[in-house]
Amino acid sequence: MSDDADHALELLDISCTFRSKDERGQRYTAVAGTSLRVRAGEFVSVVGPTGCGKSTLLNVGAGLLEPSSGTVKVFGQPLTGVNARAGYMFQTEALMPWRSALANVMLGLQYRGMPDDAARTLAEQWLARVGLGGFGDRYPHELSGGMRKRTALAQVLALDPDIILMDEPFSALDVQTRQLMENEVLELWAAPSTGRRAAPAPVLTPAAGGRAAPAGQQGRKAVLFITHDLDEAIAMSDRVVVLSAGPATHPIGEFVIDLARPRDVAEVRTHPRFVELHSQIWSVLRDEVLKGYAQQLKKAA
Ligand SMILES: Nc1ncnc2c1ncn2[C@@H]1O[C@H](COP(=O)(O)OP(=O)(O)OP(=O)(O)O)[C@@H](O)[C@H]1O
Repeated sequence: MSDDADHALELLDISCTFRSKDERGQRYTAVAGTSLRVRAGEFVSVVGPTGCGKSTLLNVGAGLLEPSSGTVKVFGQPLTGVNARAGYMFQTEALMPWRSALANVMLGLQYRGMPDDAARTLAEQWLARVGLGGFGDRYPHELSGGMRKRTALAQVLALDPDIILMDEPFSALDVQTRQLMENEVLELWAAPSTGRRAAPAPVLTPAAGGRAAPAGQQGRKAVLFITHDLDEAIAMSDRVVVLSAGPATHPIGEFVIDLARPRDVAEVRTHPRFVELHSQIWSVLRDEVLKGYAQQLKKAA
């Protein structure tokens, strides 16, 4: 296998320039000369100040936004159009309010041509796996915020993507629900890939706390996770990439998170190595956050 193909996703020398929202006729370079690689099975988080260009980079990786310059490769192949090997989980709700939880999870499978009966069976299995067995007939407005996130997670995982792109998926949740969801994501990520037709296992319960045995690197999905929250990034990831404040955002630091797995996201925060990594990363991030904040204030003035 070539070195390129060991990487699930490669953003190579990416720049993104937009028509400025603030100054008519001006261009705004959000991202400049950014390279970011995620190996197959690797969990990488990207942190950076508000408005620096995190979502822009994720959209480029998803094939939803064409960069002004640079190349995107997926398993070594140049990406053209939408990234069909990736599933995408947004910050905002993406469930269709007029469809039940089950029908929402079935939708992507049906769209890919799976017969209704098979799609229903697989969607039911995935809802059970994210702790929503028996809730399939509920509509989004009948579910709590955490349950809606679980539904969205089932929706993405049912498609069995090789790459998962997550843009602050849990930022709207309360702290406790958020930590449960983070542990569940880690547990699902660590479990061996079951393939689209196999019965998913194990069943998750929110109380389980994400302590499943690790499955090894093989079969794991590559994850690119965008967050504002440094604690969340360290607790979940194999590697954390720090972006500079905009304009012309680019990586200014990269940290390997050598904390043992499986991890409980709440417990790991008290580990001395976590505290050490937090302090190292924060020393790089702090000034950028202050710059980003000053820019926000200037825009608001
Ligand atoms: N389509 C667009 N047209 C013009 N400007 C854009 C466009 N998309 C993004 N931008 C600008 O690019 C910059 C980066 O935006 P982006 O949403 O990627 O940042 P972010 O780091 O994800 O933000 P946040 O932390 O608030 O989620 C911002 O200044 C934004 O206003």
